[in-house]
Amino acid sequence: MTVFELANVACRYPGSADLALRPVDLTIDAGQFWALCGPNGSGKSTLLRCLTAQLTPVSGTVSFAGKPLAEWTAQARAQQLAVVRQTNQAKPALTVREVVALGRTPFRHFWQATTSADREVVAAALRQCDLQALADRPFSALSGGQQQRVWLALALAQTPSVIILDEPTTFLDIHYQLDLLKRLKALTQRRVTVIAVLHDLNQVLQFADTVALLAAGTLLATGTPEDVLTAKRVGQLFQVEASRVQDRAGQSALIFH
Ligand SMILES: Nc1ncnc2c1ncn2[C@@H]1O[C@H](COP(=O)(O)OP(=O)(O)OP(=O)(O)O)[C@@H](O)[C@H]1O
Repeated sequence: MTVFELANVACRYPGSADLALRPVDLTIDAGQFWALCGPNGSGKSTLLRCLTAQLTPVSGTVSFAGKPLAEWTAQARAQQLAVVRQTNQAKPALTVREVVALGRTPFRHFWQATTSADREVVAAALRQCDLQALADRPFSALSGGQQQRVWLALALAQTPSVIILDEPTTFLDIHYQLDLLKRLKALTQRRVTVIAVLHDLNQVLQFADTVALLAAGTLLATGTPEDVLTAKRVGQLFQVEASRVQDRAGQSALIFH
């Protein structure tokens, strides 16, 4: 099943003469782990903003689950699509549990009380992100990495079919980076589609099913990380020397010089 279909999608920011994203055609199928990669300023976040309806393309159409994204109401969209942004902010007075419970908002009217089913979903999301011990702490008293896990838990509480993340490993130590990537990979086994901007190309090689490589607003290549992230292409694109090695289990990795 196709989740996103982009046809000739181009984006420009208000007041800017240049396209931040040149015309892109892209099909994203359900249950895939997509990584968006490329140098700083290459258009990764811009592409994500098109997928989350934060930015309206100047040309082309973005279809989500078979319907133009523009025809989805914000509530219907939020029932299917969870977004973890770099710049999320919560009201300082909220506890971790209350922040995560915001993930249930798309499923009820504002006057309706939370149900026991809602509370169970929130508890499961807290558990999945290893946050039970912090659940009743004020959100503002958490470290950057802990806050990042709260945003993931909020997204999981939306029980989404698609989860979109902009640099989700920022602020996380290596333990929680791998933990997060493994969790995202596990979600794809349950047919959840994961689309994430990732800078660590070795993590992309290890976890992503498909990578979209961008450069200066142009989609350079899409395909498996093995095929797309060759030492030559990566070296040229990021202007570094790179070589590719394999460990004993056959896992590819890039080494930078
Ligand atoms: N709000 C904005 N207004 C105007 N131009 C913007 C805006 N946001 C991004 N741009 C421009 O659009 C282009 C693509 O930026 P984008 O944020 O998508 O890159 P990115 O690949 O996500 O970069 P990074 O890895 O640094 O986060 C850049 O040239 C950037 O300067």
